Amino acid sequence: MIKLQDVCYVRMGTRDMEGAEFFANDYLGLEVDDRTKGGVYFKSDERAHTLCYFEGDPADQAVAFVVASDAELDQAAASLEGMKHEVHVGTPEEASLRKVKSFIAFNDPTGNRIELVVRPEHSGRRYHGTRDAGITGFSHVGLCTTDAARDEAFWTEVCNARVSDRIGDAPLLRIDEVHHSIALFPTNRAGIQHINHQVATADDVQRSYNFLSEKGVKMVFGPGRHVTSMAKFLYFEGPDGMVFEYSSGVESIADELLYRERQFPADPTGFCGWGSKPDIKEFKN
Ligand SMILES: CC(C)c1ccc(C(=O)O)c(O)c1O
Ligand SMILES: [Fe+2]
Repeated sequence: MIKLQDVCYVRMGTRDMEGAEFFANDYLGLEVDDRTKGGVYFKSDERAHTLCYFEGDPADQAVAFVVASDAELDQAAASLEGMKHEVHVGTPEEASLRKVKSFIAFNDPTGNRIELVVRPEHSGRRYHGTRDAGITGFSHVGLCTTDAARDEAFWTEVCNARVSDRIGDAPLLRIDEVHHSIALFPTNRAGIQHINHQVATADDVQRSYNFLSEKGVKMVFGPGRHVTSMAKFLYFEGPDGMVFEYSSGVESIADELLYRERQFPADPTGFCGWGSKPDIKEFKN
């Protein structure tokens, strides 16, 4: 079993680095921490970085999860190869670009690029965005799935994820106490479907709705309240059509033994308790 400890960063290609940096810094509210030739690194919490935009194809996207040690990384590589996943072992130069000690990369059954990393860098320094969006940290990703049952089995049987809830066939998966770190969303493509940052309060959600709306950022869902994690949320579109989510107040699942996964309907009532309707292809049925 591959033991995922945490979700730690997203990497995304873009043909418009300047536009992506402007959006991430001025609108989303992240902090530029570092630049390399062709890459900009953003902080959202005390980690060295949680998002990297690099010069490249916007379809080139990866999400990374932490595993405990090189020994676990080797075991993960062996078990993935045994299941016929092609595994790339990161070179030292690639690891340094990711600010990790070591990593492997592979595609999940849908074709989402997943990186497993050992010892991602922390900065020892608080995150401090230029705009006060109230961000407390990068928290989860929505991943596309072309077969929700197959991919749920991958994340829960090959890896250590557990189902917290399902909306229709789409599972919200946890790897620690946080209600979910991965939301699988049924569609016909591979890729990251949305990127979530937690914000401190519901006021931050509403403030960002007003701020981003005034700037002409396309709102795609909310403000609303998830009936699953109970978080107040807002989804909006960023560079290259990527959907970003702020949410506040996501539930923790402290007692693994007592918790039972729940089924929610795949209609607007399963997504939002306030009656907001999604304008996101994958959220409509
Ligand atoms: C609609 C999406 C996939 C979704 C659903 C529920 C939650 C939650 O309970 O917090 C999310 O964060 C989502 O992104
Ligand atoms: Fe989400």
